Amino acid sequence: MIKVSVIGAHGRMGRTVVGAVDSADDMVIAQQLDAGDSFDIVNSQNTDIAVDFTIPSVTLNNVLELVKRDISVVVGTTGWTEEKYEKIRTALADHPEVGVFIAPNFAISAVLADYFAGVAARYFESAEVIELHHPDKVDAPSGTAIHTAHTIADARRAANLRGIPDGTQNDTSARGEVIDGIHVHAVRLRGLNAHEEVLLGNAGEQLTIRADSFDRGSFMPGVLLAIRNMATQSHPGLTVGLDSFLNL
Ligand SMILES: NC(=O)c1ccc[n+]([C@@H]2O[C@H](COP(=O)([O-])OP(=O)(O)OC[C@H]3O[C@@H](n4cnc5c(N)ncnc54)[C@H](O)[C@@H]3O)[C@@H](O)[C@H]2O)c1
Ligand SMILES: O=C(O)C1=N[C@H](C(=O)O)CCC1
Repeated sequence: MIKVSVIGAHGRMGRTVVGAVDSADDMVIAQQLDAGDSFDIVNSQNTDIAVDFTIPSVTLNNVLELVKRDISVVVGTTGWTEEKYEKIRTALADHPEVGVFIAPNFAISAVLADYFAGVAARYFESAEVIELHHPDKVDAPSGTAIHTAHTIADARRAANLRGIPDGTQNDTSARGEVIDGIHVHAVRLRGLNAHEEVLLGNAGEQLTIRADSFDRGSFMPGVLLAIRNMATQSHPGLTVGLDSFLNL
């Protein structure tokens, strides 16, 4: 049995992960932590894998606490930057057996949308990303949309595409945040869960790639896949993105 401790266990995703682990035949819940709880109850004897679904401002510190305790971590919390990844890589250098896996999105639809966007982006003059989420989400734009913007930008660079056409001359705040040269727009609307659209345009044609997660159960197959991979195979160091485990 894989012993799983959940950090952020009282949150929307944390509760869903506890339920999914409880229902899995090969896993058992070890410890459940939320804000204010001490990490001292988590150790490498009682925990094989820790799962972190907390908030962007605390997740780096949580991961560093777990790495210090020689515990591999699966992270779904957003808010990651290259600087934060580097801090994890530095910490992992002293713990060569430990792995940290971070995914901006565990839903297969979102992972594939990101992948297809990377395939398509090289063929289109214009590309923009719209992410749409429930209004209780604390960060904007979504971690997924940031990841997709980088995916599109990488594909455009590889194809030697020039800048995206845009004649806007007045205040550009209505054009969204520009991430790696790609405009990203965030919508917050009661009734939504997690959704993303990638719009790709050429003269006279448009391709829309859309992923919809209607409920948090959509993330659970990906979370369980990541836990199993991290527990049963050797994945030392930092791995980012569920595509790493999907043979795309
Ligand atoms: N990767 C994915 O597929 C995916 C899917 C959904 C949500 N998310 C991300 O997961 C994160 C959590 O989302 P949510 O909707 O569950 O949020 P939430 O606000 O419902 O839950 C966050 C939980 O973390 C707890 N917390 C805060 N500080 C803590 C600390 N220092 N230690 C332990 N627990 C702490 C809070 O008390 C709360 O219970 C967000 O960053 C969100 O964007 C990722
Ligand atoms: O509900 C959220 O919050 C989500 N956050 C992730 C993101 O920011 O990309 C994944 C989708 C759901």
